[in-house]
Amino acid sequence: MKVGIVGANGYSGLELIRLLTNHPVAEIEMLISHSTSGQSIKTIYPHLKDICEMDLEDLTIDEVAGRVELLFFATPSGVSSHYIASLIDKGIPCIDLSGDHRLLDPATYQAWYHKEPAPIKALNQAVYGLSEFFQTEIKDAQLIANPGCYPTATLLGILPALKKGFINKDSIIIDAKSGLSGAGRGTSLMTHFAETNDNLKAYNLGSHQHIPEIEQTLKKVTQLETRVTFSTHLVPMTRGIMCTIYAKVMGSQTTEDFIKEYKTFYKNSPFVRIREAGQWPTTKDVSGSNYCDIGFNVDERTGQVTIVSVIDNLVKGAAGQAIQNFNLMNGLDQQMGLKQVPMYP
Ligand SMILES: NC(=O)C1=CN([C@@H]2O[C@H](COP(=O)(O)OP(=O)(O)OC[C@H]3O[C@@H](n4cnc5c(N)ncnc54)[C@H](OP(=O)(O)O)[C@@H]3O)[C@@H](O)[C@H]2O)C=CC1
Ligand SMILES: CC(=O)N[C@@H](CCC(=O)OP(=O)(O)O)C(=O)O
Repeated sequence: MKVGIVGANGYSGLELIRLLTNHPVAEIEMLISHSTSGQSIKTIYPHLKDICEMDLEDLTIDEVAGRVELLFFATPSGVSSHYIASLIDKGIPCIDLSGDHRLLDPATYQAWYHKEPAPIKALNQAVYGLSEFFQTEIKDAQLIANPGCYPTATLLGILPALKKGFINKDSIIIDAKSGLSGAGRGTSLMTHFAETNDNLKAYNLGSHQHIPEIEQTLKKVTQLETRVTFSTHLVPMTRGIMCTIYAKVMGSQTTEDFIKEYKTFYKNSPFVRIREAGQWPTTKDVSGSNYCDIGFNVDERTGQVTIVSVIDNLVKGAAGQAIQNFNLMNGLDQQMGLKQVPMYP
């Protein structure tokens, strides 16, 4: 099945190339770039020599519609919204890795992203691609709004406990940390080596665009209206996200109760791995893979639970989950092309 990647020279696009190269069904037909069309991808990324040497091309709707059967968008917010409605009209399903189609309410998008929202028709067609929760809708979708990296780790970590009534909905605090590839390939003072190496930075406290995405999905799955405290930090490493989630336990549930509940909840979810008591996951445990590893500790002195959820931001947080959704949309095994063993150490 022929696919194209818009934003192929960025980090998430590059991760799509890495994973799709070994996918048994998907075949990369077009690599699309805004600023580097005409160049070979191997000129930009020499590590792709003899693996993928295609030239980058411009994005032209008619050309794309004639050549590919599905298009991935790995572009910054504010780009895919200009193209996707026309592509869907031409019968080309799209998987959007950006935030443009995740928020149902256009005014909420405008308020948190400070950009023009996507057309309402496209927003109404979009299915939120948190693969473990919305498989029925994903199977029939023409447009997938692939979740943000932080929301993926956060939601997989919180949802079973909130759904089961194990935690108080008004007590949720998410302490989130990301490696620098989460900010994309572009250079900035924020991600400059001398500013980030040997340093820890909090950023966008109270204003991060993933806050409404997390609250919208908590509501969709549990019907509960929540307000979460969500704090993002930059960590001087390349890949990985750790969300350390704190909440008040509702009853007398123990660490073992959480572990048992989550193991049952995710028993048919091959990419979610639940840790035993006293074993908390690290970002290296999932690096380069599509796994989300989750560990727990209930502090009986304070009545608080700590949930630690880790993913690789570029795999389960972006390209890997996009391919998991591609598999589901096409009736394939959700693990197809995604059985990479994590890279450790
Ligand atoms: N990095 C991560 O861990 C994650 C990223 N995402 C989301 O995925 C998307 C891509 O992120 P990431 O790969 O990190 O970003 P990068 O900055 O590394 O890459 C962005 C890509 O978008 C292209 N692009 C930029 N402006 C335009 C434009 N106006 N029109 C067409 N193409 C454009 C760039 O190509 P060109 O040089 O041709 O302009 C580049 O290939 C973003 O929406 C991001 O939020 C989601 C989850 C995780
Ligand atoms: C480290 C870092 O900067 N991470 C990015 C997350 C990228 C992402 O997933 O954002 P979208 O919702 O726009 O797709 C951030 O905090 O904005």
